[in-house]
Amino acid sequence: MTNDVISGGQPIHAPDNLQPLLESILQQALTVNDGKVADYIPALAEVKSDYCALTVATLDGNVMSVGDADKAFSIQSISKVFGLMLAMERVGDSLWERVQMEPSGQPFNSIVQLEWEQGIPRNPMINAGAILISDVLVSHYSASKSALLSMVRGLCGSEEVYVDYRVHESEREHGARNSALAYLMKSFNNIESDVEEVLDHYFWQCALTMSTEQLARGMAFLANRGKCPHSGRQITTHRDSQRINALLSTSGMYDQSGQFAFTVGLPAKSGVGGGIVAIVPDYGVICAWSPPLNSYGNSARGMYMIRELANNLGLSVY
Ligand SMILES: NC(=O)CC[C@H](N)C(=O)O
Repeated sequence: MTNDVISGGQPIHAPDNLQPLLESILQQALTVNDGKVADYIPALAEVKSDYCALTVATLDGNVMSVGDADKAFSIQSISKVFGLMLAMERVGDSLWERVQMEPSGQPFNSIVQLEWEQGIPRNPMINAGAILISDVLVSHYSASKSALLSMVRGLCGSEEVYVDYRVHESEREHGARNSALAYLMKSFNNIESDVEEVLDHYFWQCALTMSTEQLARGMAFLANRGKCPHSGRQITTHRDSQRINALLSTSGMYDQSGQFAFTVGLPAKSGVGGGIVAIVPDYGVICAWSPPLNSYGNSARGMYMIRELANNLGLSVY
């Protein structure tokens, strides 16, 4: 028996019961041992390297998971998607005068390109771009953190989304490079608010903690033309959800985005906490988590699990 759904014009042949497939992919992923847990802050370095989770949330409301899918972890750069969403809603197309929509081909925290390009970040998915988005939020909301948190809680349909204050503090203590990016943009007049306030918002959003199940539910609107499937609320326009997915396809996996498009073919976003969220338009969301990272800062087992599942189900959007 299969559920045939249409994604990107292609039928997806998804089995009614994905559970055995998810289980076998998780077991195979546990044998992948390359990768190193992020150690730029102690709070992340201490996370057990053998955590591993895989969740698929489909638009009909089914959530299937294996492994540590209810354990909250530091979502880090995955928060860039939520920040971007809120900023796009708030300022509309004028946003694109301050940040580009091009892949960077550089590591996520690179500084050189920003200098060459006069303080205009390549895209909102690298650190410079997300710091710029944080500036937009700080400048347009009297309480940017609460605005973001209540949006994320609404998207997940759960109040149980929190911030790890230890991670937030450590990000600030070890944030020299992000501070350099922010001050460089300020020197080009591309940051409006107080730089320290902007950085505080950025570090805070990186410290949000969520489980793979919460993330999969929270991003489902991107697979559903901007409409949250469980609340029925139109979160963003269909056009903006397509635009966010386009940015995720070209930039969500940093300088490994090309390889990810080639081997998986889904819009996706990763974070140095080891999470990866992949959007399957008109079908649902896949979320994987395992802390050890490859040299690009993407979860090694997460990449493996999403690639296996997408290839098995024929989910590429291309
Ligand atoms: N790739 C990431 O997840 C980066 C987030 C991390 N907090 C940083 O700013 O360096």
